[in-house]
Amino acid sequence: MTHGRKFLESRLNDTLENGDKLFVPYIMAGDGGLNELIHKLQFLSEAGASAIEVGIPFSDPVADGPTIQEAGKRALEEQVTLYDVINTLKANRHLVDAPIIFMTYLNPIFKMGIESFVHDAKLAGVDGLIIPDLPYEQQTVIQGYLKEADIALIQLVSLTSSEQRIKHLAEASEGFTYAITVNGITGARSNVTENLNTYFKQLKQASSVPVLAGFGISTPEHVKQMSETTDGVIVGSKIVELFHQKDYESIKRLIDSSKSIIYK
Ligand SMILES: O=P(O)(O)OC[C@@H](O)[C@@H](O)c1c[nH]c2ccccc12
Repeated sequence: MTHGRKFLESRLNDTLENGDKLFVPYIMAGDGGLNELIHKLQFLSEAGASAIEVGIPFSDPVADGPTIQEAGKRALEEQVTLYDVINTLKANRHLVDAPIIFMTYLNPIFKMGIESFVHDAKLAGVDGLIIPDLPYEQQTVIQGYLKEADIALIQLVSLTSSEQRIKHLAEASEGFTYAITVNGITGARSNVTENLNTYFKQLKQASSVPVLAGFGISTPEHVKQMSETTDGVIVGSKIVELFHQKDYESIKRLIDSSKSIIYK
């Protein structure tokens, strides 16, 4: 099957039908050097990641907390750019089984040109895209190209959105719906937000794709807790930190906590 939205969505559905919850880790491309990128992707894919979110280093990451900002700085020091990430994937995508989602701010895309970015992302086997600083109303600048390339445009929904907007974003989302579970920036927290059931229910009702919870999830307990009322989780800062510490066992344990054998 060729890469793209359909591949991403069928992979996620297969996992859910199998009785497992979804686990989407986030990594910062170029943290630890560009050579590490494929190793990390292979490791996460083999460890059972449902899809992998790959962050593109950027100098002004407004939604990123300290852990991811630091990782971004390390990647920028290695001079890793969007071009490099795309070229590395073009050469090595076949080594990674899991769907790949790019998480990038708008600026690097503009620098490359929207049309050539989408074209090259397709050649690199990118299945989905998250652009945190591109509001829904402005997405028409890229939507047409993505549709043609069959790359999923994933919507971020925040807790402060009105009921109407939550519904609207959930209906529009492709691949999965990204339910932000805190008011603030990314980063591991000691407790996850409780009482999100109404929020998740609204999202589930309106989404034709799975609903994943993200922000502040950092332990197997958090994963299990959040997965009870959603289709699964996205874990960023904790994964970035564990890779930085080369604590591969803890990464495996986190991913395992979304699997049905352990989940039940
Ligand atoms: O780091 P956390 O709290 O586990 O949250 C995931 C998050 O890092 C990842 O999805 C992400 C990184 N940068 C972002 C910017 C906006 C939205 C999401 C993101």
